[in-house]
Amino acid sequence: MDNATATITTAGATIDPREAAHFGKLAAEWWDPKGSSAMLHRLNPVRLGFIREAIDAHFSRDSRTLQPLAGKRVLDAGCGAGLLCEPLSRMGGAVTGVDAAPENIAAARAHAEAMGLSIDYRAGELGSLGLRRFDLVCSLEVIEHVTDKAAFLAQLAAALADDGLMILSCPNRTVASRVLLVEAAERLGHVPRGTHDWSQFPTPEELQELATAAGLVLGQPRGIAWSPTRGLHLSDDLSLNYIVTARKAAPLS
Ligand SMILES: C[S@@+](CC[C@H](N)C(=O)[O-])C[C@H]1O[C@@H](n2cnc3c(N)ncnc32)[C@H](O)[C@@H]1O
Ligand SMILES: [Mg+2]
Repeated sequence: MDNATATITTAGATIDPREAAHFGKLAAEWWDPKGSSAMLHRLNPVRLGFIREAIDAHFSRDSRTLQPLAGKRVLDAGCGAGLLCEPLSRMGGAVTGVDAAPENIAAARAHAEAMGLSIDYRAGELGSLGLRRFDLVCSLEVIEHVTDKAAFLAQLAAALADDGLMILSCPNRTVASRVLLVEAAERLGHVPRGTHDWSQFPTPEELQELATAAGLVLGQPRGIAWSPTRGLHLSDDLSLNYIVTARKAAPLS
């Protein structure tokens, strides 16, 4: 397929209307670091460290370059109100943000405008938007909220240029994640009630299988762990949350 012009269209519905409604209700507070999306605000510096390193390695960029994404088309799938889209735009990328909740897209547009950033925000099903392919595709903390993980990964893979970089993150399905990320976090109000269905968290092995089926090769996952002294940080401990790169598998010749 011609990367420059061809549009991607993939079959399959991945949006759960109840999920879209749940996240849509959080839109007004999304950019408040102390509001209902506080956890995502806290995750941002940690995951941006991982993302920046992956960008520099994949696109052979100098780590001191301010705009390593200059000239690159970037997709953030399940972007919420744009917490990741904005830094990616500041890194020089031509960013498109897609989300299931129109309220989030409205909040994202308003915030980007106030920041003087130009980001293409779209509400709806990724595979139906007629977008062109992207050099960098991110989808962080989304796959545990979609109706069909295989269809969603197929949409992400279709959106990725052949030589592109993908970055995924999600919670792991472990005893620790059930106790801390679901029960304690929702009881203590760190995450809004009803945000997470633990049974939907993919383990790294399950994500690996889904990725392979979508024609993707995963890198080495890194944990996003928490400790009272260090807060959230990148770690070898994958038990709570993990982040991983992916690229397209080489076609069989
Ligand atoms: C936990 S939030 C994460 C937001 C953002 N990726 C971040 O990490 O800051 C999950 C987001 O995924 C969106 N979402 C859920 N299912 C989706 C789908 N099938 N396609 C696109 N967005 C979806 C929700 O509306 C919500 O905004
Ligand atoms: Mg989540």
